Amino acid sequence: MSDPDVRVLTESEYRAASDLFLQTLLVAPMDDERWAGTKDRYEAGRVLGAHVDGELVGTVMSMSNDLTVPGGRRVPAAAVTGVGVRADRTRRGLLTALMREQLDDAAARGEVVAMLHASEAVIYERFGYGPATRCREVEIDRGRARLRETAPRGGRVRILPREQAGERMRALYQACRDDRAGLIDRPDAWWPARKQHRTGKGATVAVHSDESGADDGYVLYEPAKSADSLEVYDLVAADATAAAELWRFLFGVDLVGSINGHERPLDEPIEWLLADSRACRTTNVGDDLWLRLLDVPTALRARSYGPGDPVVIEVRDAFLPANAGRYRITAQGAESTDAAPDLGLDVAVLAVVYLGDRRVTDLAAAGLVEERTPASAAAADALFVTARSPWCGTGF
Ligand SMILES: CC(=O)SCCNC(=O)CCNC(=O)[C@H](O)C(C)(C)COP(=O)(O)OP(=O)(O)OC[C@H]1O[C@@H](n2cnc3c(N)ncnc32)[C@H](O)[C@@H]1OP(=O)(O)O
Repeated sequence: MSDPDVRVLTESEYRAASDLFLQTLLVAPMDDERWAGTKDRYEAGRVLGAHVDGELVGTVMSMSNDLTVPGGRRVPAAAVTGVGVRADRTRRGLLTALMREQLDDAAARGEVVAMLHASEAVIYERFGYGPATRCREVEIDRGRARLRETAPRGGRVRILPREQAGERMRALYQACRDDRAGLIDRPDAWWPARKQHRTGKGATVAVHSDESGADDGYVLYEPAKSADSLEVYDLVAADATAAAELWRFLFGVDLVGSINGHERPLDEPIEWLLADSRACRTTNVGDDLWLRLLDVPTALRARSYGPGDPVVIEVRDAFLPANAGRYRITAQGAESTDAAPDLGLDVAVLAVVYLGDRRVTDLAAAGLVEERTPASAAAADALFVTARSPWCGTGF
């Protein structure tokens, strides 16, 4: 095979890149209507193609976004998607060439992290990505779903006319945007591209308003095609009362046997709202957002830390060696240092603890963090772990 020619694609090539990506996922190309709702996500300069003998055989793209980190700050982020190499050209280094180009470009744009949702867990660690948030799928048996007396109560829920739903969801998502680490922006082009959010297609949107009448949460759901279940694709709430009332509303929808919640945060207390906690079953827990820290010092400085003894971490980065370094982490923040490290880890492992999803001690127990000073992994836990589970819940 001759050397791949990796270059930025022009607008006239975006649809071919989309067709190629879908082909690699074993999915049919988009029809014109779906493409019309999707094409605005493509940003000039951010769609790459790998050509061999003049043929497009590999592609990746990214979109400008940002990520909420612990403490509530946002950092600029490259949202990576559309990754695919044609099946007759895989395992020849094409993705590696595309990733190198893409990560260098994102770093040059000043993006502090790159992020993606992975089709397989084995692809991205070599490029410095680690799974940084998780989410769960839940199935609630509606016949048994009675809320406890203690479940928060207040305000009311109303179903929106379809033509109002899109705008209301956008405003409410925006208002809840920094609620927890792991949340990202949903730009204008995101909404029509997302199948479930095309509200003309059978989805229902219900909004909760508080006692003063101000809207503070919504749920988007649709009936499953072949069963008596409701599929909940999006539930966003500004506080615990709005969330509890939206679930209460769902449990009250007639003719429904079960309610399936998709991509929900791990710490959402559905079981604790219910008199019969086993009416809610977790059917899957999976990785959600994968992160690649492109600018480790800026990323470490951007987040807040819990109270705890300081630690010095040494970060290795084989794919972007300039990103390696030693950092002293304290309850007050992070700074570069020459001091001897207490802990050593790869940049992909740092991504796993960066938003607070996993404990450093667990990763040390698995051999992924070297503890050079006794008890330093536990000290790092106190600094890195966050009160709420980080969660993204936004596909892209
Ligand atoms: C964010 C998203 O868009 S997720 C969607 C990702 N796309 C898909 O899953 C579509 C189907 N798969 C594909 O298109 C391709 O297999 C890709 C894009 C995952 C990988 O492309 P390739 O060009 O084969 O990757 P490349 O040759 O650069 O691989 C680099 C290394 O990763 C390994 N690798 C890459 N993909 C995989 C995989 N799916 N499983 C196991 N190992 C893999 C290769 O073996 C290679 O290892 P080596 O360096 O030890 O030899």
